[in-house]
Parts: sequence; structure tokens; C-alpha cells
Amino acid sequence: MIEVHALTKRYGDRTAVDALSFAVRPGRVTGFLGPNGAGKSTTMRLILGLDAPSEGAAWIGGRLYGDLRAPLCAVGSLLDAKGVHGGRSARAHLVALAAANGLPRRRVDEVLELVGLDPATAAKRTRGFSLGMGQRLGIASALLGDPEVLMLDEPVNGLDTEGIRWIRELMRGLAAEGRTVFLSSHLMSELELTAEHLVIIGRGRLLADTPMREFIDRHSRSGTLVRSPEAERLRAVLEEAGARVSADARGGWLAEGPSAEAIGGLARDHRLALSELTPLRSSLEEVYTEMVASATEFRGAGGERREREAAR
Ligand SMILES: Nc1ncnc2c1ncn2[C@@H]1O[C@H](COP(=O)(O)OP(=O)(O)OP(=O)(O)O)[C@@H](O)[C@H]1O
Repeated sequence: MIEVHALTKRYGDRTAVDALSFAVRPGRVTGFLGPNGAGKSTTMRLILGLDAPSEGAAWIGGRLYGDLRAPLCAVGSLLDAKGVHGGRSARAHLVALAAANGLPRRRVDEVLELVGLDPATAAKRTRGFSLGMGQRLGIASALLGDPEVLMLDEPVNGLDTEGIRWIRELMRGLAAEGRTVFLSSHLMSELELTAEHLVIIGRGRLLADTPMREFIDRHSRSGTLVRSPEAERLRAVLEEAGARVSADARGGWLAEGPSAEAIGGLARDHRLALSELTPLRSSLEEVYTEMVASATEFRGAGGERREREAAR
């Protein structure tokens, strides 16, 4: 379990993390979501004791990182996959890490197998590693101490579909074993497939701490795209039936309220020909982008635009 209480980090007059409180529970994957610059990496660094908070605190399994007796066995992390000495082989890197932490050598072979780095690849210097191989090595390092808690910052960044699927399945498997898995991303679409719970931040502040399902159900807007050669009469009929009607960029009306079936019935009753009747549901990506944009609306125009773009 990871607990964060009133965590705040200021860099000069910039507040990167602002009074954040949340808990990451074991047995499920929790996604940590926010646009670029929202404060995700800073929060993770604070939890791992790599930076000191201005206020508040974070605990891993009930202890501050600095009080952990065997940190690598309590928490495995992947913050920067490139943080490996390029002149060493993957195996040598893991052997050194195991030795420094009093872990048996055989654990190195176990984690290499777990992340799918074969002996020939593991014997190569990491300098020539592809992003995907580097990511696998980073995850092997994180798993070396068989920790209860895993924390990964943007683990799928730059990976191909196969690598993304592999990470997704590995994380879900680790959570199913009862571990605490905390993953950051700025991609809602990816987290939608991996995480069961979401912590969302914007400008360092908590925007949501919610089960994925609930977030989808509560925020996803649904409507019907409907078109008729008699556009204005259609609009009047829809509004009379209590629908909220707006012009859709694809042409036609977006009607919110009555179901597609009900709209079909209305058209029949009013002898209105329809050329399209399509039920729509806003994607999670859209819901999330809208949420982040409205949370940053009070910013100056330039900053707001930057955050809106970053959220995409
Ligand atoms: N060492 C630092 N000194 C000054 N400002 C910093 C420092 N580290 C982070 N910041 C600022 O704090 C804010 C949060 O950054 P952070 O990297 O935590 O965001 P993030 O959500 O991880 O974004 P990204 O997805 O781009 O990694 C940013 O405005 C960043 O510029």
C-alpha cells in the first residue's frame, strides 16, 4: 500500500505538487493520470524519497521510504529506463544490483526470464538496447527484490503494440498476486485497458480518486447523431421531446436525452425521414481531456492552451 498525505512540493514560486492525499491499495492496478507537467513524476520521486517534500509525507507499507530496511524488497520502481550504465551488460547490471542489496544471484536469472530477456541479449551491453529492451531491463531491476509495491512512470512510452500488451499483462498479473501496482501515464486509452482504479491530477492537485468503472459511468456522455433532409423540423421535434440539441461537426444534430430508439419513434410519429440515427458514447479520452481542460480553465490563456494541448 502507498499512502500520500497532504504532499506538497514547491520549486521556487512554482507548486509542482499541491496538498495531494490519496492511497494506492494492493491487489489491483492503479493508474496515475494527468497531462504533461501535472506533477506525476514529482509525486513518484517524493514517494521514493528522491526529493524532499515541502510539506506532507508519503508512506510505503506504513513506512517512510528512508525508514525502509530493505528498500528494493519493499518497492520496485521504474522512473527513467535510460538510467542504466551503458557500458555494462544487462546481466552485469542486475548482478551488481542484487549484490548491493544482499539478494541471491539466482534471482537475476529469475527476473531475466520473467521479463523475457534471453541469455544472449542479457549478455549484451545496454548501450545498444532498443527502448523496449531497456524497458524490460528496467522492469527486471524493479522486480529483483520481489517487492510488494511497484511504481512505474510512463512504462509504455515509445513502446510498440507488442511491448505495450506485454507490460499490460505483466502489471495485471502482479496485481492479481496481491501486489500494489501504481502506473503513471498521460494516455487515458492505455490506462483504460490496464487499470482498475484511477488517481487523476491536474496542476499538482487531485482531480479524481475513483474506480475506473465508476469514472466511465459517471462522466461518459452519451447522445445520438441524427440527420434528416428536414433539419430544422427535426430539431424542433427533438427539442419539443426534451432533448438537448447541438450541431455536430460531422453534420446533423447531436441529441442528448432520449435514446436512439425513442428518436426513431418520434421521427415515425412526425412522418420525418431520417438519413442517419447513430448512438454515440464519448470516449474516455474525450471525457478526461474535457475534465483536465475545465480544471485548468482559470489559468492564463497561454498556460491553459499549453495544458489543453498536453492533455491530448
Ligand atoms: N527539479 C525541478 N525544478 C523545477 N521545476 C520542476 C522540477 N521538477 C519538476 N518541475 C516542475 O514541476 C511541474 C511538474 O512536473 P512533473 O515532471 O512532475 O510532471 P509530470 O506530470 O510527471 O509530467 P510529464 O508527464 O511531462 O513527465 C512541472 O511544471 C515541472 O516543470
